[in-house]
Amino acid sequence: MSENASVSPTLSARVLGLAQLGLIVIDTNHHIVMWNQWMASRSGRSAHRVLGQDLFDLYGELRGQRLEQAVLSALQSNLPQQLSPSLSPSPFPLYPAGSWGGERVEQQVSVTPFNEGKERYCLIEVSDISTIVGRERQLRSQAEALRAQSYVDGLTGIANRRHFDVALDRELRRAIRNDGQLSLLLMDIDSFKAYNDHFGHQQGDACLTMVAEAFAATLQRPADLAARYGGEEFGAVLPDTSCEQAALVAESIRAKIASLNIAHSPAATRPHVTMSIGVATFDKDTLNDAAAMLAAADSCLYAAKKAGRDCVIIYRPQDQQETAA
Ligand SMILES: Nc1nc2c(ncn2[C@@H]2O[C@H](COP(=O)(O)OP(=O)(O)OP(=O)(O)O)[C@@H](O)[C@H]2O)c(=O)[nH]1
Repeated sequence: MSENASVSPTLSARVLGLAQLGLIVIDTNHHIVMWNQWMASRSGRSAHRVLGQDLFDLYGELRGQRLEQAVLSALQSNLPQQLSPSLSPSPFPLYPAGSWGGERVEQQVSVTPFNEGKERYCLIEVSDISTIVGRERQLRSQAEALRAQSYVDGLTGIANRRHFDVALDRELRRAIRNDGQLSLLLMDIDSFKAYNDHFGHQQGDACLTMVAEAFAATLQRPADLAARYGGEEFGAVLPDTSCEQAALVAESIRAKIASLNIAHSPAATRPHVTMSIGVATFDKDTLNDAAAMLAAADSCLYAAKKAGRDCVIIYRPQDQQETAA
């Protein structure tokens, strides 16, 4: 093409008709002088109906909004303006081509002033960013789902160790702040190695799931947390629960698991699956951090194993440890 060659008006019109974004041109009085096919098919207003009309009369809802401010500022300063989709989402009532109503298409709008001869105009470009916004929303909700999943134990469906640690930390800080009560249970299925050896790992997994479900169902209060602490170990965080109350909860869990009557290996202490439980209660002077509470509950769990299993041992800082069941 030669240097002076220019695009024919028919070709320009064809290109405007094919453009995959909205193109509006207004003059300094805000009268619409151009309105392309993309705008017509998404607004339901053809060019011949809108040409010559004041854009802000046509769409009264734009008055006083960021788009009107951007147009005024562009015409005054002769500088282009970009509207942030988060600050002015979907300013025009535009809908996917061929569908009248429903959700507006998400829009990215830019405003560019220009001069043609002695006249000044403003080009408003509207892009449909619905796909990008939709993908962002989907990614955000997937991230939220992943976050939720990462608090759940994959095998048993109850809270996992991470959730347990977060809950214990949060409830400890609450107990310290309010001078409140908080108890912790650590429990372990008795002779579980023998169970696995006798019935196989797969049935071992099924047994763990049954025990987890029964244990979680025993906790009554919404703030109580039942978690899988590790392999065949479980933990419970019991806010607003005294040592005596926690001992009762622990005993009801122990009895519940025994009552499931899950057949155990002949090598185990009992003919059915049982659980040993250690209990520790927050004390602002002696047991006032997670590590100390966990160590106390764990030492009680160890003592319960030594005492013959299928029992509950409570940590009492003053009187040493005592068997509750
Ligand atoms: N099936 C299955 N077994 C597991 C899982 N996690 C840990 N275990 C098994 O649990 C058993 C725990 O054994 P030990 O720590 O020796 O304790 P125990 O046999 O329960 O004996 P006591 O605790 O003294 O009563 C091991 O054989 C582990 O392989 C799991 O996710 N699935």
